Amino acid sequence: MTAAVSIRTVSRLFHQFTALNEVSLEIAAGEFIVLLGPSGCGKTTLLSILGGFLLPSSGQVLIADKDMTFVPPARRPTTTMFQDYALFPHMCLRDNVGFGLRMRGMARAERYEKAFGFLDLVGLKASSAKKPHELSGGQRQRVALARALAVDPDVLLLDEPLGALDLKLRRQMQDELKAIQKRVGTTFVHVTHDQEEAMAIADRIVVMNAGRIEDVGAPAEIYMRPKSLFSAGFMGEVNFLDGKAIARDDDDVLVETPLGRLALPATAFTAGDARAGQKLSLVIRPEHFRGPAETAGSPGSLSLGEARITSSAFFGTHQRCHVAPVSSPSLSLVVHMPQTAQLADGVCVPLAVQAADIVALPAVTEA
Ligand SMILES: Nc1ncnc2c1ncn2[C@@H]1O[C@H](COP(=O)(O)OP(=O)(O)OP(=O)(O)O)[C@@H](O)[C@H]1O
Repeated sequence: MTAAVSIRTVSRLFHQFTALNEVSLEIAAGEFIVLLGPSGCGKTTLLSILGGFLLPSSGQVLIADKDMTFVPPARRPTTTMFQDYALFPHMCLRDNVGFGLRMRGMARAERYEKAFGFLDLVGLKASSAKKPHELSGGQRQRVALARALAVDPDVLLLDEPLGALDLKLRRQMQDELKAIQKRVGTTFVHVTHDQEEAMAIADRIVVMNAGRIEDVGAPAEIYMRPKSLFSAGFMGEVNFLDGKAIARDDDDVLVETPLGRLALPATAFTAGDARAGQKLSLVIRPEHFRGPAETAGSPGSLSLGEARITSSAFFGTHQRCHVAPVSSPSLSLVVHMPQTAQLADGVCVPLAVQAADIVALPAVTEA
């Protein structure tokens, strides 16, 4: 399969500061890629390099197999959609959407037809004679999307396009954006710092931190099988349990933890094999703890002993509890329990987890 975009060991320095540090990524044609990470991690810098607005300090960018590293924005098969999507206030929607086509010398009839087609795609064909100020924020955002797609880019670059919308509209636009991307089949590279947004729209999420790529994968893969501690902690709530690999046989690695010895399958080690003596952090999601009713004798279930509930809160689908394991009371774990369980503060419950749900990563000191 041809890569739509190939980013090869791209770095970008601002004076002495390294904003991007040897980033490499292959993006397939038609993929919806989300660059996700905290403020300042380098997402916008990478997007700007793809769009040609910034040059890399080193490395190479290929788009559709052509070297684009030093090609200016206007001569790239990319369009960038910014958060302040700057529609022309004096133009109707048809002319806003057709603007890029007019710049390319397309004849009026063909231009109008294309503009109507893209307005139709975003559900605004009936409003084509309106001006931007007559629209809601979400509608203006859809016009900006139609305008960006009308020039038929190979790759659409989106920099926090939903950032200005309120939460409800934002969630609705995420669904629409994903549906439109699937219909047009254009490669999308979308920047956000919102984990839920990334989960909702991405084919693959690229988790970035301090100028580096920490993890790449489908949303479920990033959540269930993170390949770095940063990625595990950035996507949703998580418990980290200290561990040390002490022995291994053909199937399992035996790990010493404050809650006892656990035999973990090789698949738990998403960042690579563990050697004996290695310090580890075990990643356990709150919803992966099994409550009293589910644990008894189920295959692959690892007992973590008893834990005392120190606080609990009702969350609709579950109760979110803080618990202190009896064998290691200074530890505090976050555990989701069924609402039906009797969970008064001070009550002790047996804790267990499926071996297949644990991820074991090198502890920070070893990274
Ligand atoms: N023109 C510049 N000059 C100096 N430093 C810059 C410049 N542009 C970006 N930086 C720095 O590079 C780092 C990455 O910036 P970037 O805008 O790519 O982050 P980001 O992940 O997009 O953050 P945000 O989510 O806040 O937009 C930041 O520390 C930023 O201060």
